[in-house]
Amino acid sequence: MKFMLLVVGKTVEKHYIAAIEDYLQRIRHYISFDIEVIPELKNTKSLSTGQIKEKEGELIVKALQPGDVPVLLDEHGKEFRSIEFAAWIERKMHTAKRLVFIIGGAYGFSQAVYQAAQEKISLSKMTFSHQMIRLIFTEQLYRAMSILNNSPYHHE
Ligand SMILES: C[S@@+](CC[C@H](N)C(=O)[O-])C[C@H]1O[C@@H](n2cnc3c(N)ncnc32)[C@H](O)[C@@H]1O
Repeated sequence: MKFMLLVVGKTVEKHYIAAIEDYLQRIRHYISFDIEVIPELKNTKSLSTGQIKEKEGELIVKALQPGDVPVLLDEHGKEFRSIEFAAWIERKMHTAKRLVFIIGGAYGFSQAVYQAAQEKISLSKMTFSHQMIRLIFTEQLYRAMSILNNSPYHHE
């Protein structure tokens, strides 16, 4: 089974890139995991935020393959404790061919994306930037893998 994180626009801040890369390498000790970047839209000055969301949404839906299990990262989604998230992942590992976590652009998801996804997961009730949430998610995915593999990273 493969894991993917689909994001809109490159990660720009150097400190996020370094930290995400660190967790990416650690996660890959356990699972096949890739980050796919949908290029940022160009010439958006004349577009409304709604139009930007629609266009980004079309690209997100296009990036999905038949058989994928898309999961939106969304502040209005289901909340887990880290050990619950690990257990949720373990269940998915038995059923999904490719589990695709999706982070929206600066303005969130279009209706088409909400319709394409089966589940929504929140990493907090608070809203994070579409750049910062990448790091928070990769840390949580690594934490989940550590929990499932009895590695001494998570303590409670
Ligand atoms: C700046 S937020 C967009 C906020 C927008 N108001 C909305 O309604 O979605 C950009 C993206 O980061 C992700 N995100 C931000 N905070 C999150 C959270 N607490 N839990 C999960 N994902 C989050 C979501 O994928 C969101 O689409």
